[in-house]
Amino acid sequence: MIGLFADPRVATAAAAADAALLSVEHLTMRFGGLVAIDDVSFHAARREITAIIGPNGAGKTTVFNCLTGFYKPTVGRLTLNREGTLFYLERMEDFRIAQEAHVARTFQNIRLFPAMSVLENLVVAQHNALMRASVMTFAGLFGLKRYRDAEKAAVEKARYWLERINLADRADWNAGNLPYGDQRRLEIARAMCTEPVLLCLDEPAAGLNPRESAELNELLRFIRDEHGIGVLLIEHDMSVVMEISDHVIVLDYGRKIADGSPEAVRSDPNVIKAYLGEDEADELPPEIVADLEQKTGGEA
Ligand SMILES: Nc1ncnc2c1ncn2[C@@H]1O[C@H](COP(=O)(O)OP(=O)(O)OP(=O)(O)O)[C@@H](O)[C@H]1O
Repeated sequence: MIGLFADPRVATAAAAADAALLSVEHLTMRFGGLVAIDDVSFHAARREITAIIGPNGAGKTTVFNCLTGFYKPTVGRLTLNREGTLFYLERMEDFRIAQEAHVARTFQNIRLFPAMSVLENLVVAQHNALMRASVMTFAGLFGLKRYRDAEKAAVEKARYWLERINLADRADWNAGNLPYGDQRRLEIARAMCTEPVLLCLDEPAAGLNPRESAELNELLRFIRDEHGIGVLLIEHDMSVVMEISDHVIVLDYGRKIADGSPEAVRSDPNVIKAYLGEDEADELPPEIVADLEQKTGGEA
């Protein structure tokens, strides 16, 4: 044992795992003969935005599906540390991951209730808290104070998030009538109404124009800095990733090929090759080729 912890790398890795909000260890997901995720490990911290990037089919959404209980991993441990209580997500049903571990998620396609008002979308997200306060509708039916207080708190929280996403003046609009970028931010606000400790966002910047993209970045920084939670972000838009991520994990063909700061990952030869392919790497500008050769000892 003494020998094990005498190695500073082991001690550092152990400390990182202890401090992590989320620890993914040896995650593997097979679909028949296809290995979608192959022995992937990483950590995500509180007060950080961790981006998961990689070419199409790299396995990013499959990681989210394992974390949120849509898939049961073939192998692996997924530990969420919520204020000192450990939740082993790979053993939990999807609804328990949301309600007990407080992991929230948005999807690649928008999943709002389009015919409900913007405000209603945010109140409905607090359904579980309201059901508890209503003692499964009894207190609600008789208009008891306990239920009225919970209802008021739910509307106040909804209004707080409407202010944050600049939609306070559209609270009564049908959500489906909002511009696309507003719908994206409303989805994130709806997820925040469930008070997550980990917020998983699947391509939130897809289809946004530059102004909407800037508004999204501002919202995600606000969530990280003011609410202190961890954000896990799948994103293809590299300008968003480089601008707001604290930590980037790169997958390729289901394997982790890089893990570090945005600056380190951007200049990693393996990452450049994964995105451009072997052939195209030969056509890179000479200064990048020289940089790659230096880093790989002339094998780029
Ligand atoms: N339910 C499933 N059944 C069979 N194969 C699946 C299933 N889900 C994902 N896969 C396969 O796993 C691999 C990884 O898919 P995944 O959607 O996780 O990639 P991704 O990195 O999110 O891709 P994209 O950027 O295109 O969304 C792909 O080969 C995909 O076809």
